[in-house]
Amino acid sequence: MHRDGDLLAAAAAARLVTRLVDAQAARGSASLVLTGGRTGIAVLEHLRATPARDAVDWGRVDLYWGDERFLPSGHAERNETQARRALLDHVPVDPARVHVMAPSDGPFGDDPEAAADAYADELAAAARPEDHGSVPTFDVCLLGVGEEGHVASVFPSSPAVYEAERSVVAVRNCPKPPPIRVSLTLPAIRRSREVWLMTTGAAKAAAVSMALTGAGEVQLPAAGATGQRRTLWLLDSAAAAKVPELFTPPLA
Ligand SMILES: O=C1O[C@H](COP(=O)(O)O)[C@@H](O)[C@H](O)[C@H]1O
Repeated sequence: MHRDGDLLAAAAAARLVTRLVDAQAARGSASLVLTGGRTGIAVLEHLRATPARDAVDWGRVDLYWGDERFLPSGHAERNETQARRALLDHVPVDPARVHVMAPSDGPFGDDPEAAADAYADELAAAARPEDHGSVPTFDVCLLGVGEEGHVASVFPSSPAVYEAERSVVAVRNCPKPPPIRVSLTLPAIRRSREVWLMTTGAAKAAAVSMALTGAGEVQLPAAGATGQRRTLWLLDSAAAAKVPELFTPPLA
């Protein structure tokens, strides 16, 4: 737990440098799933600002998105646009390793189902035999958490939260604008070695507490976002306010 959102973002950025460097040392490359939202983008801004970012070989990082708002390319509300402005335009990424979800004016036109299927194919093409399936094992999956407990664009009691087969789905009638999105599913998120759930502010406190104390993933998708090796909650004190003491170490 961190005193405020800015400290949380700085700490998460520092952790991420270490994690990516370690993954590259162990496997030659690292894979990272990016999130949209205030905290997720703040982490990327901190990453841009820290000199330690140069310890990462950005040309050997595979970048994916947990979800995307289905809007035209370059739209200010696209998670991709925000991530590029915050970080990706400032570090030497390999464009072939930046796996964006298609925009609404892209190769699939205004068809989010086709965009989702294409992203699932892209994930399947990146998976290796040791991944045992059609999704690569991501080193770190970053996720924001919505007030009602959504992660990526998997919303409570929505069709996406029941998806057990597909790795990527189109999301329609999304309760948070914009209404059409493309999202990884919970089974795809759970292919990550580490899932980091990051959120700030009192409005998130109830969702965080419920996710940590036994809520089901249909009612609270954040509860179903777990990593194979580690599930890390990065919170500020306001978002952690309702979490039982048992779960909260002293302030960092
Ligand atoms: O719309 C979205 O919202 C969530 C959470 O955003 P926040 O601003 O409340 O942190 C985010 O995780 C997701 O990627 C994004 O598309």
